[in-house]
Amino acid sequence: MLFNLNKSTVLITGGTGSFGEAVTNILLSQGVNEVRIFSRDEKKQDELRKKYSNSKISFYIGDVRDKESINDAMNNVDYVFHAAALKQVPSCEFFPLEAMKTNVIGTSNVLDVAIANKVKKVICLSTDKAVYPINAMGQSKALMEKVALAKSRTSKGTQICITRYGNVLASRGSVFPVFLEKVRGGLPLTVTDDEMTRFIMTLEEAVNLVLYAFESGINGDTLVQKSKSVSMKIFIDAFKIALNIPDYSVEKIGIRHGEKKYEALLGEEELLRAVDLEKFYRVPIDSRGLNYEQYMEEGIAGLAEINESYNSNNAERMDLQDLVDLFKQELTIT
Ligand SMILES: O=c1ccn([C@@H]2O[C@H](COP(=O)(O)OP(=O)(O)O[C@H]3O[C@H](CO)[C@@H](O)[C@H](O)[C@H]3O)[C@@H](O)[C@H]2O)c(=O)[nH]1
Repeated sequence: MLFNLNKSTVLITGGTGSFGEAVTNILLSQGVNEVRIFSRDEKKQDELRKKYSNSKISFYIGDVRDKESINDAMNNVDYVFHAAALKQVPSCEFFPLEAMKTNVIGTSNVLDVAIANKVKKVICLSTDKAVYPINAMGQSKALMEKVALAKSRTSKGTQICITRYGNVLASRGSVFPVFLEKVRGGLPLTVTDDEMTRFIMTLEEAVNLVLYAFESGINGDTLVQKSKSVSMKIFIDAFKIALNIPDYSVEKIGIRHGEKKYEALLGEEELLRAVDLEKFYRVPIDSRGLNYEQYMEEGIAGLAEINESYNSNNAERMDLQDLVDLFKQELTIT
């Protein structure tokens, strides 16, 4: 393996989130020397410090918007998993500039500092909402991807890869934990739109994608895990079955600010260039320079062949029973 976690020092930005915790566990099991958790929230850091009580984990308070704070944490780091982001769709819609500062400028800062510190590889976490983005969260993540790709063109010593995934079931503030809270509080479930579809994945799958990118991604790659999708109608049916609450009431609340009816993991233009790796898609960087005259004759082959994106509307759907099983499994973890 080209990149080896054994005895390495790894920095996780936004490391106190559910992803950070899951990846920390894997890193520790792979024999890393040190995991550095970088985040803004001292309360969450304190909780994690007590929970782990492990001398291999160190905590850095800082903000990706502030280069100096990243610099303090980046010294002698081998690898970076960049998960820090503003990621809630409605709140980014009300504060788009904040999304820009954290997701775009913050990523640029993390990459600049990583390159200056000769970090070997950085994996930047993105989302399906960055594809044909209509909300500020997705738009800022789309620009984040562009920043990462642009820097990968010149960052010879530091490899930069992007991973993109759909909705992670256990993610804080997302619909599954929100529904559990509603049931605990005796409140009706709230559904935006029965026909809305999303790619659903477990935290384990999200972590596996990032580790795959770490092991196999080439500089400038965007890696996407193939996932099945579900409609909200099936989601709610499965939720009621899993919790054994068949007659629980459901209220319609309508589509929220900035929401799309369905999400795309790969745009049409990307799907044309994507390499099918069975479980994953790999979209290599377009390595042509700005001097297009050099490339005119070749052009890009096959541009007219595919006219659909890889989206949650045309993707394979998850069976009701599979979803029920997944929810039951999730309930044992939550
Ligand atoms: O009370 C609710 C809340 C949500 N939904 C629906 O459930 C689906 C999932 O919603 P949610 O869990 O809030 O996720 P998204 O808004 O799709 O965005 C999430 O998924 C992204 C990846 O696509 C992450 O990057 C974001 O951080 C995360 O908020 C959507 O169709 C919502 O319309 C409801 O029907 N009722």
